[in-house]
Amino acid sequence: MDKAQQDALKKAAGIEAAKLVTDGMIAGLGTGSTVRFLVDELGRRVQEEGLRFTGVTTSRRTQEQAEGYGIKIVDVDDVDRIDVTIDGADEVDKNFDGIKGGGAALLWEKIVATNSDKIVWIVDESKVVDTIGAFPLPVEVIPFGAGHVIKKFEAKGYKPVLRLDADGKKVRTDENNYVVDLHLGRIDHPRELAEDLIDTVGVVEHGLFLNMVDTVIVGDPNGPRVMTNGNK
Ligand SMILES: O=C(CO)[C@H](O)[C@H](O)COP(=O)(O)O
Repeated sequence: MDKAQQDALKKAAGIEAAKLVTDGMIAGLGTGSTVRFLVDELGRRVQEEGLRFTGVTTSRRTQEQAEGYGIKIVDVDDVDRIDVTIDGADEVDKNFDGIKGGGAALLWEKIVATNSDKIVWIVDESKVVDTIGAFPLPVEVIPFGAGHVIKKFEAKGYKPVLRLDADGKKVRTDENNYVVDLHLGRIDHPRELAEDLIDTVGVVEHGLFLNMVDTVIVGDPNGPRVMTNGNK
């Protein structure tokens, strides 16, 4: 699949998911190229159809885009509960275990997700996999002592790589932390791995989102298809 085809599938999934946002809702807005299409569509509805909803964003990038359309954005602590959060994902398997954080927003994404009544992911079909882990697993790490955390990951065979931007500078998250990507190839025991990562001092959060998502909208050449998680 070339990039144009993949973008078309992402866009179709984003437009489909935008239908879930209705007047008066509090909606969590994720981060990434698929979510950009979602926010474009929500912005269009705000401007052309008078849709009124309140957004809680998972990154400053999404906040800027949404506010550019006149969408009202509030802080996550200004709401009791989020009705629905729509976000992208890097991989998802048939057990609804997934990897997120390709866009370095995993911490805010997980905070917003865990305070949402419903979680929806929008992906193109290439993200639906048998076993997660081919996509390098993002881990958000505090800068102080990050070198030691990386050495511990190396000793465990996790193949960590500190994420750099196109200019070779260390990527910083919205919380000013680093991202370390673990090149695991496949993750057969995601729950054990999640526990091990979160128990490592210096790790703030990891990109394993295990059985958290309720619905996945998959951009498919035959039209968006919905995967519903019956085990939550
Ligand atoms: O987790 C994320 C950001 O931290 C993104 O949702 C994920 O990386 C998917 O991004 P894209 O829609 O650009 O493929």
